Amino acid sequence: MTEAPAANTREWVLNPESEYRFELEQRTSLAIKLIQGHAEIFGAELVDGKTYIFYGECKAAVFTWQGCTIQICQPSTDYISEETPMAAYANLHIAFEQMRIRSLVQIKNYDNGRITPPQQGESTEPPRVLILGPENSGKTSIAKILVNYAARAGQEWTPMLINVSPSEGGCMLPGTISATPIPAPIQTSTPAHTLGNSATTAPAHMASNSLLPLAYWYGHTETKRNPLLLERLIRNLGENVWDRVADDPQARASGTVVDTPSSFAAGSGSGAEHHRQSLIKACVDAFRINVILVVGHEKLHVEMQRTYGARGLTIVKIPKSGGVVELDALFRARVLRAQLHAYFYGERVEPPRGLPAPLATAPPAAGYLVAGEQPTDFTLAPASQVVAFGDLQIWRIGEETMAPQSALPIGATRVVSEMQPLPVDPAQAGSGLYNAVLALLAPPNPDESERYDEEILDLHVVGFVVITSIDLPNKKMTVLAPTQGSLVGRTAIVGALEWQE
Ligand SMILES: Nc1ncnc2c1ncn2[C@@H]1O[C@H](COP(=O)(O)OP(=O)(O)OP(=O)(O)O)[C@@H](O)[C@H]1O
Repeated sequence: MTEAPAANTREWVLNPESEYRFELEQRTSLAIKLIQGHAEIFGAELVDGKTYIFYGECKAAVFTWQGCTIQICQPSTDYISEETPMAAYANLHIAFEQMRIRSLVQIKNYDNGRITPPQQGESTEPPRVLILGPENSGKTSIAKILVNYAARAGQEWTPMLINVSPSEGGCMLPGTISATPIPAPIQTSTPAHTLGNSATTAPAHMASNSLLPLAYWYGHTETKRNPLLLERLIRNLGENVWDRVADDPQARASGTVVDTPSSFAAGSGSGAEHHRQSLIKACVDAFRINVILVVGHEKLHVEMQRTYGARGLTIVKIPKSGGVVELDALFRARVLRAQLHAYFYGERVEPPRGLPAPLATAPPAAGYLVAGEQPTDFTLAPASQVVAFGDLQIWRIGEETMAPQSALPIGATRVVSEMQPLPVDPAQAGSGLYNAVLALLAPPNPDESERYDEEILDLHVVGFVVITSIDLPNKKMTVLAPTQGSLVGRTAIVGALEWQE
């Protein structure tokens, strides 16, 4: 028996190599069902006959190589485009796929003691790709397409998707930079989870497509706030990524794709140009980049050719998609709030009118999917805990201590390096902790003799909390966490991110 189409549905027939683009307004959602043919969203295939829900001001495109028919329910703005740069992106994927296969053969031969020297001029390195481009050039979408194509190539690749754009936060929260192996294509549903969900994101630990990122807390959304710290964290991430894949030939040959912030394409303000170049160099060194993709930016392409082309890196200029939407500051602020809200409270997806609301548990044959998963009601009840000031060790990186100037020795001036971890005392007025988002860190080395001053900078993120109230007379504070776990003895870093429900 075929399902009767819901009210407000419409069918679109897409020609080969065309795409259906949509932009959702606030508080609207869209349902898309593939009726005939094959189609994909940023490289992730749609399953025939399943209805996918999009929400949270999502902007995306359903692309088809051979042509298809889709049924949609309640769009905000939508149109079909016959002109897309997908052929160029697919050609890149094919070249990267050849690099992966050559690399895997070489690694396996090497591990088996059969060392075959590569043919002259033939590289046996896997693709380690850095994507650069100005604001709203489609960098993140291209990164997603490239890892999704690799993940669905049927070769068991797990490409490492690295996000060094702290305003987006990858599959974690903004303020972090992260590296995530991608075992299956990343689904698109909302800008709050553009690069998927991490298993540390509370609502997602129920989802089978949760990702396992390695993340560091930068604590700001703008690269210019503390470029030296960002550079240090990029180098940390690079070392750890290498450690993770070193003994795994399949993972090593899968390669990496690095998504960067738009500030890497053009610096503004004094010193910005120097920091921009240092940060690009940090990425090239840390992630052993061998291919730089420059999206639609002639000057940057020439600059990269001169700087890195001369060192043997492959520099490719790639076209920007006409579908990329100009996202303004207000939109980005709404997405940030949605990301934080979803982390602590989960989210309840309202499907378009005419489709049933999601159930508390996944129904056996739900007619539609949210981010590729059976929809469940992902609302959460986060835990508010009252902890004594001393229970949680809170640090801030590279900013003035809260100690009053009078507490310093006579004649001393306060000099704090950008990377110096400083303890934050919640009892100090103006500690900046009220409504602050804190990253909880992995435990420091239990062996005291192995400890060092800046160890805090090298500890990765395991979760996030928000301080929702501070009780100075009783030296206690209320901390909102997604789970009930005890916070006593934990180490956390505060940055510049604040959140209030
Ligand atoms: N072909 C397309 N059709 C419709 N929307 C698209 C298309 N390509 C990208 N978008 C949307 O355009 C917006 C901007 O794209 P994206 O985030 O990839 O750009 P970016 O260069 O990474 O942005 P940033 O300025 O944050 O660095 C996103 O909402 C994305 O989903």
